[in-house]
Order: sequence, then structure tokens, then C-alpha cells
Amino acid sequence: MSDKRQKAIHFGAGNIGRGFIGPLLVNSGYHVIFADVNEQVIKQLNDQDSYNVLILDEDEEQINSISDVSGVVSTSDDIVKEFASPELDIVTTAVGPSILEKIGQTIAQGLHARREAKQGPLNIIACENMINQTSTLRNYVFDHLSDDDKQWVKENVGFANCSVDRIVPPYDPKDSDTPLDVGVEGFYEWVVDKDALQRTPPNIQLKGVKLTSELDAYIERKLFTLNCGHAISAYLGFLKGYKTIDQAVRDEEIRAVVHAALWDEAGAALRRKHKFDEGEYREYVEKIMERFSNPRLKDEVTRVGREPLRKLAKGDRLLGPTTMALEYGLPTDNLSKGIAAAFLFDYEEDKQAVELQKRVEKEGIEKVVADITGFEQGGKEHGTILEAHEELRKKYKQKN
Ligand SMILES: NC(=O)C1=CN([C@@H]2O[C@H](COP(=O)(O)OP(=O)(O)OC[C@H]3O[C@@H](n4cnc5c(N)ncnc54)[C@H](O)[C@@H]3O)[C@@H](O)[C@H]2O)C=CC1
Ligand SMILES: O=P(O)(O)OC[C@H]1O[C@](O)(CO)[C@@H](O)[C@@H]1O
Repeated sequence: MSDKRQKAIHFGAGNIGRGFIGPLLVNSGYHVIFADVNEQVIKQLNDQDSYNVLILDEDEEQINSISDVSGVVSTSDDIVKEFASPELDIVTTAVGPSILEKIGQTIAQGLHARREAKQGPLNIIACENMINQTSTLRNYVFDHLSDDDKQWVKENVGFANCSVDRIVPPYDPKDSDTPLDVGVEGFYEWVVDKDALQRTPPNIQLKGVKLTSELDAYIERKLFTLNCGHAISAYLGFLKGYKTIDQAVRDEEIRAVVHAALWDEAGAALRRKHKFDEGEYREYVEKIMERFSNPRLKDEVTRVGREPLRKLAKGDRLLGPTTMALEYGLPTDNLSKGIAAAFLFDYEEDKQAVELQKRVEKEGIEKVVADITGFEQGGKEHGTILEAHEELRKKYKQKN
């Protein structure tokens, strides 16, 4: 690697970091420095020349070798020093929404060091499954900056929101040559708010990234279609005893619910709000159903359903489209089945699932549904969810 090569720092050397964002930055010409708390992964990244990204599509066998990467432990001083490097151009994250607060402080220290070193502008993009996650990260960063640093950051650092879509489940180590290898689907979409970006010399063109001034439409389309359908497939699949998403969507009953939720309910609302072309949106939904059906991904329902309280947050993938559909007077029966199934996700290894089940046991399902969804007890939508919950509970939980 030449010393003058432009650098990117990516927080989170996990599935999406190694399987999507890192490779895309490398292909754009950056040397990528992964920053992670996992010291073993960081050591492997520094010890190995490269790792493989395996494309796991049904009709495609492809292996891409990713080199020109290194790692730093994100809690060490090394990461702060990297921020002061003249070659640093972009900082990205894929650590999980709940970790953004923690790395906010590290990024603030890094930006302070960059200002002290009199280095130039920079862009920061958080790639998490959450609406406007970079704005959230920016707030955490600002919590740790002095007034002078804040002024410098406002003038020199672009915080751009984005939408990020590629299914990258944990990869079975038995199937790979090295523990760093990842298995991904061929499809990917990374859409970034172009108006929030700072101009940074020498302006590397990010390859494979779509820049837009209409990010809200892309974010809602992705979260309320791909993530919504995924979550419904996961929760209904879990109830019916399926292990993976492809098994769940091959079940005719589940497939019908997911498809109707996406096309007739969430999709109908999205098409009204964002004026998406009907034909293009239909293709988008069909492509998503095909992606879910990919047996080579072996994507477990418990991974896709992870953290049900986050997924049941207002504005997230289940309640977001439901509220939007209700605003347009559209049906929500299938979305409500997905929501009801989320309340039955009693997966013992998931902390949020355990917490949710404890609340239901203690406070009763009527109250918990009302508190979490915001739909009033006695109201129509609350009733639809409760009815679906009762039906699913009786059918799959075999309790009276
Ligand atoms: N896996 C996927 O298909 C997709 C995931 N996402 C989003 O990307 C984010 C990451 O997801 P995954 O890659 O699946 O998770 P993951 O668990 O595979 O990776 C997260 C990584 O963050 C690291 N980490 C945790 N705390 C950290 C800290 N304080 N500093 C630095 N690194 C830290 C972990 O050690 C881990 O390597 C989530 O927000 C997820 O919603 C978005 C689109 C696709
Ligand atoms: O990563 P989260 O938000 O827990 O949700 C799982 C979702 O993330 C993805 O891994 C990537 O979008 C999807 O496969 C799935 O809908």
C-alpha cells in the first residue's frame, strides 16, 4: 500500500462491515481501517493479507478477495491518531444502533485530534438499520465536543444519513478458509444523502453508492418493505418452528401474509406517499421475496427477529408502515399479524424478547400492546392486533 493512499475508517468489523461497506470502500480505492472492540478480529485483519467475500446467490458462485485492509482496536489511542491522518477521507459505521452512543465519544476525540492537527474535511456515514442514524450519531458526537470543536466540525465534517441494504447473515466457519470470510447475497443498495456530504479532496468517487436528494423515500421504502417483510417472516416463521427465513417464506400461509403486508398494505401506503411507479415497486417487492427465498443464505429467523422491542418501536419496520397505512385509510390486517407474532417471539437467548415476555406476563397483553404500539385499548387497531395475537397464540403456543 502506498502511504499516500486515501483512507477510510469503518467502525464494526462484523457481517455488514466485512461483507458490504468495507469491500465497497476498498473497491472505490480506499485503504480501509476497521475499528472494532473484538481484539481477535482486529489481530486477524492485521495478520492476514486478505479475506474472501463469497456471493451466495442460487445461480451464482463468486468469490471476491478483499485486500488493503487493516484493523485498530476501537477503544485504543490508535483510532484517535488515525483521525489526524491527512489521508483520512471518510468514516463509516455498522455496529448496531445501540452502540452509536459509545462510539460517539471516540469519534469526538478523533475529530478534536483532527482539528488540532489542522487536517481537512471529512464525511461520516452511519450504516445502521434505523431512520436518520447518522443524525443520531452526530448528536452523540456533539455531546462530547467543546464549543470550538463544534464550530470546526460544523464547517468541516459532513454527517450524511443513508439507507443500506444487503443481507449478510453470520457465515458458518466450516464453510470458509479463514474466520474473516463472509457469505453475502449478490444484491446490494447503499443510498446516501448527497446534500449532507462535504467536498473532500481528492474526491474519490464512491463506487456502488447512489447519491440522492430524496433519501427519505429510499429509507422508508427499504425499512417498510425489506425490513418489514423480513421481520414478519421471522416472527411467523419462529412461531411455526422454522429455522431459517427461506423455510418460512416457502410456507404458503406465511408467504401470503408477507406478500399482502408488503404489497397491499405497507406498499400501498408507500406508493401513495412517495408516488413510486407501480411497476417498479412491484418488481422491488418480487425481488425481495426472491431474496428471502435464497436457501444458501441460511439466515436464521432468530437473527432477523433479534431485538423485538427495537423492531416494535414507533416508526420502525412494523409500526411505521402500519401507521402510514392507517393514515391513508388502507387495510393493516397482515401487518397486524406480524406485530402480533412479534409479541409472541419468546426466544430465550434474546434479551429484549425475554424482557417483552416478562412484561406481557406481568402486565397483560392488552396493556403491553397499547403501551408499545400507542394504539388505545378498545380502539380498532388495538383490537385487530389482539385478535391476531389470540389466534396465533392458540394455534402455536397451545395454551388456553
Ligand atoms: N447484517 C446485515 O445484513 C445488515 C446489517 N445492517 C445493520 O448493520 C449493523 C451491524 O450489523 P451486523 O454487521 O449484522 O452485526 P455484527 O454483530 O455482525 O457486527 C457488529 C460489529 O460491531 C462491533 N462492535 C460492537 N461494539 C463496538 C464498539 N463499541 N466499537 C466498535 N465496534 C463495535 C462488534 O464487535 C461486531 O464486530 C446493524 O445496525 C444492522 O442493523 C444493515 C444492513 C444489513
Ligand atoms: O439488523 P436488524 O435491524 O436487527 O434486522 C435484521 C435486518 O437487517 C438485515 O440484516 C439487513 O437489512 C435484514 O436482513 C434484516 O431485515
